[in-house]
Amino acid sequence: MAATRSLSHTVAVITINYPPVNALSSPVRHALIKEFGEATKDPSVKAIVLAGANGKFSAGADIREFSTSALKTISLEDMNETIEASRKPVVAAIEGVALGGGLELALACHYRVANVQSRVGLPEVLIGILPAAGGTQRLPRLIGVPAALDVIIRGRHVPATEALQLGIIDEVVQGNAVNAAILLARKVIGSNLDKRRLSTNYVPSNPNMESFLDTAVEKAKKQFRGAQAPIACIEAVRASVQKPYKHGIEKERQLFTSLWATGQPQAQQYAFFSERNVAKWTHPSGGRWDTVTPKPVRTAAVIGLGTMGRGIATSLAKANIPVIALEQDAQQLEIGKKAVNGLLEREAEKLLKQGLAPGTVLAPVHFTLHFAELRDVDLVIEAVYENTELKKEIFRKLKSVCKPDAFLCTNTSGLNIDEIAAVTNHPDLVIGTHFFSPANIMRLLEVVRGQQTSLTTIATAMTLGKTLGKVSVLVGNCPLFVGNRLLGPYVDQANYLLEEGCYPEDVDKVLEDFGITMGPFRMMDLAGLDVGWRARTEKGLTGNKVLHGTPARQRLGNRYSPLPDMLCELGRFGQKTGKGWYLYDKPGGRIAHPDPWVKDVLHKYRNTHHIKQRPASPEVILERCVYALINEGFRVLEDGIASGPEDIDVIYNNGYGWPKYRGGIMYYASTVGLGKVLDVLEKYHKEHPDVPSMKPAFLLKKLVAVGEPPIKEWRTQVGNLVHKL
Ligand SMILES: CCCCCCCC/C=C\C/C=C/C(=O)SCCNC(=O)CCNC(=O)[C@H](O)C(C)(C)COP(=O)(O)OP(=O)(O)OC[C@H]1O[C@@H](n2cnc3c(N)ncnc32)[C@H](O)[C@@H]1OP(=O)(O)O
Repeated sequence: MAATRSLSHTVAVITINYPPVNALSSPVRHALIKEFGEATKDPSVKAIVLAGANGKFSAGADIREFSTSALKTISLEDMNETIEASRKPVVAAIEGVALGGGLELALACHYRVANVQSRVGLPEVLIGILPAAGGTQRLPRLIGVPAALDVIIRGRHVPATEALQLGIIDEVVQGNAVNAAILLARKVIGSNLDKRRLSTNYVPSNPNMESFLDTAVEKAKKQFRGAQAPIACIEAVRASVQKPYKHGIEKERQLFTSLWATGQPQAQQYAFFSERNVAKWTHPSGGRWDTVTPKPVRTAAVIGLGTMGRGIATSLAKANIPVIALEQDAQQLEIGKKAVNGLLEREAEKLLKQGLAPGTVLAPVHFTLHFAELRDVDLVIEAVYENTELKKEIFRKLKSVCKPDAFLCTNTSGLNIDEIAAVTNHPDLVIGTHFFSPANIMRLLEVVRGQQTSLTTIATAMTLGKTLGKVSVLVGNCPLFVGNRLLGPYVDQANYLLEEGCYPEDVDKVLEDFGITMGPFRMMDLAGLDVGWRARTEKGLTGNKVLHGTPARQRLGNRYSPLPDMLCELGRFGQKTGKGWYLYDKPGGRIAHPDPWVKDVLHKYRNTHHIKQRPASPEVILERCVYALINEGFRVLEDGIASGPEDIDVIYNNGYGWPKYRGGIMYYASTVGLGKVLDVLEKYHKEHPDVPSMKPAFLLKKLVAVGEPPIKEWRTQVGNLVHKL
């Protein structure tokens, strides 16, 4: 049964039971209405409590139903109206989560009691829609327009104690919320419920309301560039002000329908499910997420307390895993310790605000200079700077101090895991963990399997990622893994566009208008131009190792742009030096100004190399940069480095500022049409055969040849191709 009913003296307890998260699917809505109807009719029932089984109230509407006709059966809002109209008091007993339609259901109840650990929220905006089961109308009636907008537009999960302060919840309890709800229900039997029916209240206005809402729209346009759902949320809330409830509900529905037609909800819901699907990893050997048992990680060590190590140590402590943090000298250790303690203090403050005792949630971090102290830890994450020799030296030390079954992770953004694993006695226990900076905040974790990494090691690293609150994607070992590998052809195109007549700000603007958080030149300035320069120098692409007589714009017979090298030779490394592709107010400054010096250099460069200036149209800029990413994405799939398009999309959405409302790189390709992507790449490659990265990938051609199947079927096509594992 999707919902059950029991009786506690005069109080009927109706429990939603629809694992795993009690989504309000069609069977649940039918069962709720049935049980509710019977409880209302039963004269022995004087009050009703709504609860969720297995410690979760409800995660809201069943997202999978949005693209089916099941949504058209009993609507969530019809159900909510029935509940709100009840003459017997109805109390929601919130445990775990009351999200989206789950909170909207709770708002239709007359009272809400929540367990202190629970969270409530209206996260619909994160899946491209608005809270269209009365949420945009009842919440402002309950807590006012500004507070409601803050909850709705950000889609954040509000901890129970904050929800109590805001007035969303009536009572927070430490223990069982159902028992507390039954007690409250008994207390309010026979009381007047008029004021508790939120839909009958009015949202008061004030002379500033319209301009407040207009400002909110302008802010949302800037902040969520191109995302339609936040704007729709504001417009729906606007419709609640001084208007009857029915008017607002009508507007909610209209906005839902218009949003659906933009395609953004479908893209964001694909992104939502992709994040869950990547957790279901598979290995070429046949090992799978559901057949391999991870080992527990009770204690961990972090080596190196630079930016990455600090974030990783904080992340582990936040997940209640005691950490030993190691640095090479006393001074570095002191600096690292101060930084980690600062980050932990901020976490403790957040926990205190949520009414939780930090000591019970944050594990301790012990700081040391001595490798010997790592002898008992279950897992080590090495996070020193990107240098294979240095990492190998550390792994040699770990081999001699750690217990034989300790898992050894290397935090690298692209070095060879197998080479590092080879210096240990147990390469099967070595794995790559590519965290993204700042590691205590960024959600993405690329888990990189080496040739010999065991299934247990993979399962343990993937589970650790989940424990740290990350979305972990299992990828194969190749230079730069998935995320950074795709950047190469993308950045090349951006550089070529400068050679041909664009300026950094033109290229960045097109990609930022498209929704990418930071265009390629702003991104390179932030990351530091010297990082790529060092790598190119090591590879002999620039610097003294380049053979005399090599044409400036060619390497190994292929097109090469020396522009970034020219900047680095002049000490222009980006933000940190105050100059790069842009000019900054000071070294470390963040505001990028177009630099006349760069313009001048580009003019001279084009003259020197007799390049005719042909500024590209926004469409061409977008196609060349984004299709370069897509093409490399297909190559990554062909090489078996990512196991499906969803994996690439999750990486780009969560680590590289790709707009989620476009689903991901590969999803975007599917919406543009693979035939079109192929045509553009073929045309470009014909004109520039010296740019091999734009040669259409075999997999792309194959998918077009078999009739462009939907993205969910690409994995099967890839499966037939994977050789190199
Ligand atoms: C013509 C116009 C008519 C108008 C029509 C109006 C329609 C009504 C429109 C709006 C009203 C309401 C909308 C909503 O409620 S949308 C949903 C809002 N809720 C959410 O976004 C919450 C999403 N879920 C989560 O955030 C998390 O899952 C979690 C916090 C609840 C639990 O996290 P965790 O423990 O980490 O588990 P997982 O994330 O891994 O999830 C487990 C499992 O459950 C699936 N799942 C989760 N939520 C939902 C859901 N809401 N619907 C369907 N399935 C859900 C998830 O996919 C996992 O599945 P698995 O991989 O197969 O195990």
